[in-house]
Amino acid sequence: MSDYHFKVNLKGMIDLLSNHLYSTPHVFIRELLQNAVDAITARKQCEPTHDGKVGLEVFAAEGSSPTLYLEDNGIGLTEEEVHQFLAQIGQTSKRSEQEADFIGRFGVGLLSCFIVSEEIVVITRSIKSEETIEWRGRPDGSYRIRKLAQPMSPGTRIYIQSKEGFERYFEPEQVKEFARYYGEFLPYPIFFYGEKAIRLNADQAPWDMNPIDALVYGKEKWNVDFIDAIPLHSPLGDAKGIAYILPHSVNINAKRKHRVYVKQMLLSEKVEKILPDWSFFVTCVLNVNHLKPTVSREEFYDDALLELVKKELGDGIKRYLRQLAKRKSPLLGEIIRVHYSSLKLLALEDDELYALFIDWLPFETSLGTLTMGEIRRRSSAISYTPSVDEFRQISKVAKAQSRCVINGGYMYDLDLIEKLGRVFPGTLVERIDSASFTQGFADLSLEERELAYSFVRLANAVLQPFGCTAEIKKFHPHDLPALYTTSEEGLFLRMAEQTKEEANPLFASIIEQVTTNRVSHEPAQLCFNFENAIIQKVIRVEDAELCRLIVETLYVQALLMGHYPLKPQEMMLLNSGLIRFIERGLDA
Ligand SMILES: Nc1ncnc2c1ncn2[C@@H]1O[C@H](COP(=O)(O)OP(=O)(O)OP(=O)(O)O)[C@@H](O)[C@H]1O
Repeated sequence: MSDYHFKVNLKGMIDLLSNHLYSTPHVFIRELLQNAVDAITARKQCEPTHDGKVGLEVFAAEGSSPTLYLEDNGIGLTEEEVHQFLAQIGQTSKRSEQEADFIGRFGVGLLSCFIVSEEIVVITRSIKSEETIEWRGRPDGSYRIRKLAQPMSPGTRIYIQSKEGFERYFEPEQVKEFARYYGEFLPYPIFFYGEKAIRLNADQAPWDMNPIDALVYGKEKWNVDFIDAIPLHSPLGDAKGIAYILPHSVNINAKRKHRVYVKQMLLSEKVEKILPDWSFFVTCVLNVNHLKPTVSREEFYDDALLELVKKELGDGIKRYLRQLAKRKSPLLGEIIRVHYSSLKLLALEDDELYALFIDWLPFETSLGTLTMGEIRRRSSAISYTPSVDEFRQISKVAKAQSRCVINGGYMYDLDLIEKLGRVFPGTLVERIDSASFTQGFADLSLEERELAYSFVRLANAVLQPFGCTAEIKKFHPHDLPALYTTSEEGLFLRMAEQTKEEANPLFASIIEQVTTNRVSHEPAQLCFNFENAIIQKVIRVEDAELCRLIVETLYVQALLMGHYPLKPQEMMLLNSGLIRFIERGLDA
């Protein structure tokens, strides 16, 4: 049996990198910058006072393809290292004890230059040697190496000439833009040599600024007036950043994208999973030293450490909100006004924050939109309906009675309201439905009941085919003649019936099957208001036919006022009632 060695097809590897790993050919600029920075870092480990510097230039001689030139005064390579690290794919000099200091890890980044070029030329001199070495590598896997006679100071110079069709990646403006994009916050000065030398990177990154300067930076950079800037910190990820609070509300389902740097080199401006889900009201700029990027260097490994870092960063945002709440800062009011849905989700997750800012959060009530603080100041007993539909049924009446009922039908609100009693033990939280609500209306006296008796009896008979009973009570507002209420089940069946009418035959038969064996055990109720002027007249009407017509009309009117979908037979009442009134008027 003989031993053989795997062979790597370099062309296949380059195809893999260019078509499947990197999102854009521009990454070759990032990979070259990253190598230059790592080389300077390596040199500083031997010579701590060394002043590192990186330079870029584009040569475009008449009639030939443009060439990108990049130089650094880093550690350089000896001839032996050139064979070892440049000529062996997957070999890297960065897996040492100090590997945490380097951006590169995999030993494949340089290959990205073959996406845009047919040759990589490296001229280098190591700090450990006097020799100047030239290495020329080609995408077919061949390379040449020679010693150059001319001396150079330690460092590396790289020449990448554009392949046909890739010239646009070598335009000076493009090179400048992408070098700045990836390297804006790299720790050593980066210059672009054009007509004059310009420095591409900033003196200070936002994560090293105080929040006030970071806000100014955010405004200049993105032209957004963020509400505030929160400093972020994660010891586990060795991460520092700034979370900017957005000045406009955001859809809870929209993905928030964050601008994340690894060892000060841009990883991506579309990182999603670095902050907790509830934090969709911020966008952050972050530098992370201890998280591992994937080979494409465009995202992180989704591992346990990432989860821990996410939690630490989220804790920073919570701490900030807690301080605002404790200081009763008006800023918290502004943040809640714009981002209450995000903060409602957070309050559900975190009991301490719930207690701190539940009173600031707004809810829809029968008395208009009120904060929970305002609701709690009105009464220690809190009433709510579990659904929007039930709220609609009773809100008008509750309002007329100056009764505060919260609509618990919106996202998170029900859970937040039900949590009240647990967090503030003295608070009574009462779930009400429309049936129990009408039970609270005032009863009639014996004489009044006698007066209304035959009307209610007739109304019961008229409403029976509609699955509805009649009742008469006294309630506010007096201008409301009748209130229709039904159970949750009744409401469901009513809606199903309407959907069935409008749906195509297939869907209608599905609804039919779902609802066939379902009946509403509690009939709906039409509660007439004895205090209402119309009802006062109707109960005295002796003409039974006229009385029936009025009951039917009041019934449909109550349905319309409660925004209930009308069944076909109710639609008919609406039309025929009007005609019958007109006929009676003409006959009279
Ligand atoms: N400017 C440079 N100065 C000194 N050495 C360099 C330079 N550029 C590349 N090298 C050497 O070549 C090796 C391979 O570089 P390459 O960019 O392919 O991979 P890497 O940076 O080690 O890892 P990654 O694939 O994660 O970028 C490096 O480990 C380094 O030893």
